[in-house]
Amino acid sequence: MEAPKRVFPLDANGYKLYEEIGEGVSASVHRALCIPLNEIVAIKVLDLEKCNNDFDGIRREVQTMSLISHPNLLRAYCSFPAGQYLWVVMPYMAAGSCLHIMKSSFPDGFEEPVIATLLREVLRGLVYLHNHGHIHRDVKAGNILADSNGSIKLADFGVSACMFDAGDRQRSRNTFVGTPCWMAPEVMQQLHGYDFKADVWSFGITALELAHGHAPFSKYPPMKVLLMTLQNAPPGLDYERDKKFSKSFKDMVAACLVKDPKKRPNSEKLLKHPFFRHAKTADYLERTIINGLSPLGDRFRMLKAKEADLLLQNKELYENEHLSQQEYIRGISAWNFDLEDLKSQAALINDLDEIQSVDEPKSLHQQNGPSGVTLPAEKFPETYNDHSDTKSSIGGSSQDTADDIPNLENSFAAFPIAPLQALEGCFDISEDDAATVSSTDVDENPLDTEQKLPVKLPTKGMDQETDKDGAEILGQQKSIQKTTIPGPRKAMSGSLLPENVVSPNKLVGNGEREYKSRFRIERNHSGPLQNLQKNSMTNSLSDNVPEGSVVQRKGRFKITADSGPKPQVLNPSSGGMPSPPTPSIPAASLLPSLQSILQHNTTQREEILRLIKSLDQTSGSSSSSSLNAGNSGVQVETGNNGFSQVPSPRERELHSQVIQLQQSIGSLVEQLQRQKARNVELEKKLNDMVKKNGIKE
Ligand SMILES: Nc1ncnc2c1ncn2[C@@H]1O[C@H](COP(=O)(O)OP(=O)(O)OP(=O)(O)O)[C@@H](O)[C@H]1O
Repeated sequence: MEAPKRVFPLDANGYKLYEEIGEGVSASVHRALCIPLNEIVAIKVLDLEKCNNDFDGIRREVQTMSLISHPNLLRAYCSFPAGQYLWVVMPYMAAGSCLHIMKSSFPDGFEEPVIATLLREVLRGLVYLHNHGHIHRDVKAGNILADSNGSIKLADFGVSACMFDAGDRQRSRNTFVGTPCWMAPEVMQQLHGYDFKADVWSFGITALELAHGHAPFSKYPPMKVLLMTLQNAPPGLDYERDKKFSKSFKDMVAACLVKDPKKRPNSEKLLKHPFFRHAKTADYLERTIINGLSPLGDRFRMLKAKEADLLLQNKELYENEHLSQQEYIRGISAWNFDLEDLKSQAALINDLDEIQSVDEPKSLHQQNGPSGVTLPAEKFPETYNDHSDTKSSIGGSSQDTADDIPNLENSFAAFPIAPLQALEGCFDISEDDAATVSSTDVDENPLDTEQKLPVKLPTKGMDQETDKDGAEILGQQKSIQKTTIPGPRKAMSGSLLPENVVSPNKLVGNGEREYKSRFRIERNHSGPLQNLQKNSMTNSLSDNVPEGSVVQRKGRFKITADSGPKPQVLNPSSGGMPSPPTPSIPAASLLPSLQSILQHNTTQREEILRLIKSLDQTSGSSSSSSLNAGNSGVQVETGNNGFSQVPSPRERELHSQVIQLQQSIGSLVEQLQRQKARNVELEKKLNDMVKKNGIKE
């Protein structure tokens, strides 16, 4: 006889919240007791006020979590609104996330059989998701949860997307979403959209994360990660320390991390990879990595305290002016593509990696070399041997080392889109498709054929909502003890950069606020916000983006790429200020002025590119000089290691030129950003008018 179905209360009164066990940007997760069932559960408490009205994202997460039914996917028992919060009730995974486990007990990563076991479970979950038309889009160790008995579940469907979505919802697959270190190149490029294969890339990165204790490039700021992912050969298991790993593991990772998604195996095929023959039982995981862990709540508290300590240390570091200045310069070039800087950054990776034996750069050398690609010893479907694009796909370069960085410009030319444009997409912030949320959306989901669990989706007037049975929701304001003070709203809704880029200069005087935003930055050890490289100019970018037009979510990037081209609009006759059309003006009469605006904008763009070029040339002319904006002005490299502190007048002059150029680029980019935001508005109005007047575009 079938066991009676457990009914989880749809009311906060039915639960007793215990300690916090996890935290996201807009959610905290608590251990809790489901009172009537006397069962320990986990409750994710999403603060709807901090979700920037991203109800679509929340709906997607709750919907997916409620409908999935697979032992390797975290399913929600139910969800309901409670005041300004949405409570999502789910199974309690007592060992926490693999990231937590690594942080507390395996800082250098797991042994191979553990990795094989974890990854096989995750992959089984992914196969199910993909077969049901879903892309997870945020596969990483932080989202792999373990129970005390060693069972493994993939969690966090906050950014998942459905391949079967049509119309406006399809847009979500042209969306720049995920966590940079784990993000597939095709997701970053935003050229043709992407599909399930994006998860396979993230899966490969997760494999490296589990092997090393951190994801490749995790110490770099997001923009750098984007460039490195696009520009460099894919990371792999090619370092000296990776010798301990088997050929089949290396091959499996290489198969996932092929830049061309078409050449990547799908999840189903990947599951047949010989590597997973090494996978063991849940029991094995319990014995090797779970037994002996302290209770999840304690671990969570300890990790938080450790991270807070680290932040304080970092703060001291940042208070060292010289370093701040260096970081400031780097911060600027992190988004304006200072080629010289990229070169030195890349060189830095090599140095650091040699010292710390971190994997990324070496893999660049090795993967590009003739013997760089490891082939499976075992017989295996040929797709896995197809690593033809493990070489840099850009510019046909066979080498992808720091020394090649000066060739970036040529490489960029061979890019499907120029990098500035590519990354312009990152600034191209448009409204999320929250407006498209409708109750009918739920029915479009193929998973809907399965039994639906109690889900009450929040709406603006959710307090008046009734539950499935028609009972009125109490809208109870159960107070949640938050261990973090919410960061400034800007940090939640910034453009691509500001969320993880804070000026070191600002930091000095910005006490609590800065500390908090940095705390969030540091929290995800291997996540996108770890790097503390800061940039005040990028902050100002977000200042100029109108509230509401910005999309960002949960410590990840989510920047929506509109399907259609967007002309850049600024009004030359009003000094760049927009002159929004009034409804009385016929739409057609706006076109010439829009065209002229567009032209003006193009000129500005060219100017920016020219400045970047001249900056590059200026830097290049003093090829051996490394410019740092310290008090002494310029540091001139005298050899491989040494620096002379005495700059020549010419160098000083060059330095100040560089600074000036950087400043003007910064202000131009700012201006461009402002104008783009206005353009979006103007375009909308124009579209409305065109529609109104029945003019076909
Ligand atoms: N069911 C659960 N059992 C135990 N721990 C959990 C559970 N769900 C989440 N956690 C813990 O809480 C953390 C945050 O949860 P989750 O990833 O769902 O939040 P989020 O806001 O989406 O975070 P992020 O965006 O940073 O991934 C997880 O990394 C995990 O450590």
